[in-house]
Amino acid sequence: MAGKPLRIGVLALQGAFREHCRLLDSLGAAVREVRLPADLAGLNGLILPGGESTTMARLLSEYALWEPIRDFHTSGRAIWGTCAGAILLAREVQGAPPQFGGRQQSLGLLDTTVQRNAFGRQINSFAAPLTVQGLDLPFPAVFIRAPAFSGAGADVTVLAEWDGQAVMLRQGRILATAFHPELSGDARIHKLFIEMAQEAQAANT
Ligand SMILES: NC(=O)CC[C@H](N)C(=O)O
Repeated sequence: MAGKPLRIGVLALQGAFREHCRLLDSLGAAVREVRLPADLAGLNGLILPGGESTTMARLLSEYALWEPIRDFHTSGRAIWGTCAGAILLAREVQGAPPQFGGRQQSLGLLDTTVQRNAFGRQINSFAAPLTVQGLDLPFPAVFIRAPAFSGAGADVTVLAEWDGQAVMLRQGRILATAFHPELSGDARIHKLFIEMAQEAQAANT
């Protein structure tokens, strides 16, 4: 293993970034809150947290972060989007608010279509024992106005489904969860992401 410590960034413009930071810290990773393009330097992985994807998209424009995050991916480093963060990663976003003319800007790095608020209005939030490929026991998944993925491309693996809809995807060094693993007190998916970031670190040194 490389001698350098693993360093993970968490986009800290809006949403549930502190919970991710705390969990990563408890796992021994060096953590940095990312607000500006310069904050991406030297990171092995980046988490885009849950929150409100339309607000985060506006702030990504304001802080000129769209291209630097795309470059971060192109350079082989790991990215994980949770909920709103996963919406930001997708190639196509459905269900954008009418004031956006039904269109919402995204990074377009994950070859899938994401449907915002896919689990209905009346059930805004629920927890479910989710069967996740690669985990031996179900994961306690917290869904908050969660999206779902459809039409995953050939390079995309569906790692979990709920109610017939894909809710966890992996495409190379991109991970996407429609739910919030940072809120369940179960660190297994954070450990998986740390492994992805370690692979990126090993490949880049
Ligand atoms: N918990 C969440 O991140 C919700 C995402 C929200 N529905 C959105 O579209 O941005």
